[in-house]
Amino acid sequence: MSANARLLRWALRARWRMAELVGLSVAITASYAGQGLLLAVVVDDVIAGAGLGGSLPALAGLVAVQAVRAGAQWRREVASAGAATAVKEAVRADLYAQLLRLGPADVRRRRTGAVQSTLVDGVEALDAYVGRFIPQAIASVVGAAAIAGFLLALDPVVGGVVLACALVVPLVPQLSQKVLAGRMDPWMAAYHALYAENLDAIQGMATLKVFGAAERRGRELTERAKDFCRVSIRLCAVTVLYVGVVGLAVGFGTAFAAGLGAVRHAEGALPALSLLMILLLARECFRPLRDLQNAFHAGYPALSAATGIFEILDAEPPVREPASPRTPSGQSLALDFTGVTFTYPGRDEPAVRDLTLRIGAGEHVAVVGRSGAGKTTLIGLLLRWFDPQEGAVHLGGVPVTEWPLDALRRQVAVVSQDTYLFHRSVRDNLTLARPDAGDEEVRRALDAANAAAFVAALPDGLDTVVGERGMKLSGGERQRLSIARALLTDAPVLILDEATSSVDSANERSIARALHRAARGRTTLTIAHRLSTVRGADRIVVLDRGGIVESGGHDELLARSGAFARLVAAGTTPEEAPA
Ligand SMILES: Nc1ncnc2c1ncn2[C@@H]1O[C@H](COP(=O)(O)OP(=O)(O)OP(=O)(O)O)[C@@H](O)[C@H]1O
Repeated sequence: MSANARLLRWALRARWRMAELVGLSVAITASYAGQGLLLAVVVDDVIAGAGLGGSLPALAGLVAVQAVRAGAQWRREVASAGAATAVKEAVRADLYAQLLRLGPADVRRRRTGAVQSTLVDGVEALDAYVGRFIPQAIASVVGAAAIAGFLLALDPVVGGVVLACALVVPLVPQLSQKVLAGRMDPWMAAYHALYAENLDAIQGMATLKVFGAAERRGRELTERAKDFCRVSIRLCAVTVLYVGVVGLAVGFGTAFAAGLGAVRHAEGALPALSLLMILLLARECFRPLRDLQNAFHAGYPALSAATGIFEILDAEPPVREPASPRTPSGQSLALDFTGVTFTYPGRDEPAVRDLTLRIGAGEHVAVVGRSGAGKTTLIGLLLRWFDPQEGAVHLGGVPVTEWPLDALRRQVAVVSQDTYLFHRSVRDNLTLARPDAGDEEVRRALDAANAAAFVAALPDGLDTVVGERGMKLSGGERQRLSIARALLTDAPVLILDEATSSVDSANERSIARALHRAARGRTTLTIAHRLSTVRGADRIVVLDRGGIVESGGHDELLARSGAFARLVAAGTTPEEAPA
């Protein structure tokens, strides 16, 4: 389906508002035609010597037409904003729902700035297309056809000329759309790139400053901006050409109709009133087409912006809801990876290969291994951010592909190394997964995560807003809040992905104790670099290049002098080595 057709379908979501808008646009066009006709009558009366007195009804009609048009124009602005807002809201809701379906694995593939500019500016670009172009296109075709038909009835020769010229104008958007497409897409791509690069630079400003790269990056951004300017000027050149062609058709059509009408009048083939009507109406016949040209220009960026929107909406989610969902009957949830192999898109080597691992219900297993061994990928497979190419993951004896996605993810509390806190209060961040949790429960979770004291010292306690991504807190404080958030959920499965990486060793010990308590009775998977954090686990599994190379108890593995012992020996700080 073409972009125009899809945009039209979106517009139909606000069909009543669009119908009102089309009606108002037609009324405005009709008011101009009515004005032309009434003026012709008044001028004809004056020329015929009837004086203004004889034209009073026509003059009154002229005043009424002005009043009706003013009212319709005011109402059209309101209706246009209403229709465009309704459509934009619906498209944004679709985009947001689709981004949720695509999940973090897909969204990370895209540049945040590009997604953001699609969600904000891309959707905003629909405004002029929906609110102006679509209703104007309908009103222009109806208005121009009606006036041309009237002129044809007055005089077939003049009417034929006006009709021929009028037909050129709607054809021009079709042709120019083809020409513009080649320039608009690079313009949109350059715009997204500029947006994403600027966002990247702002987010990474501290890093750029620290490494003395801020000025260099600034120069690169200036170059990007210049590229964008060049693409914009190329686009503008085509646009101006288009405006010129339309202007030529309109000017030529009006002048030719007037000239031909005068000749026909001189020949006695056309009465004076008809000539006056032709003179005034030929212009009015082109007015809606000129309005269409302006509306097309204002709305055209939507076609390109829609490409970015369609690209997200049409993307195939990496995982789908099961056709016949199933959940286990019991409460205890064992976690099984069976012969699992997973390769990230675009990668040759599997991140996880032929991995079989069972974590019994309530068991605590720690996975260790070098960086890039595939530890974090196990979490993505459990949460179904992506599915393995081979093998299966079961939770509670049911393949995760058969769990309803929401229910599956509700079973799992994750404390991860890249904790995300929202620009909201401490309380809102904590109760994200348990909106019904009372203050007492929140305080218990904070206590258990060793976070109660620092939260109490914040300016507004639990109501303190933590800043974007929790930037008003230290790394350790953010992590302790994320632990408290996980503790607050009653999820039977706990994932601790480097849960204590940002806390100092004094806090680490008390948090490790809290986590140990939290893990009790829950099926727990700890992903650890700091080997000191795995001592509380029932079992340790060593991963290398996506496969398990060793598994056993802490002391047993040390005594074996294998992969785990080598990792321990490579430990960088004394406290990381086991006592
Ligand atoms: N989104 C991704 N796209 C492509 N490859 C990825 C992606 N995420 C991870 N990888 C690759 O998959 C492999 C396993 O990554 P994973 O994050 O699971 O390792 P890890 O053991 O958790 O590492 P670390 O301890 O450093 O976090 C690595 O080679 C990594 O480069």
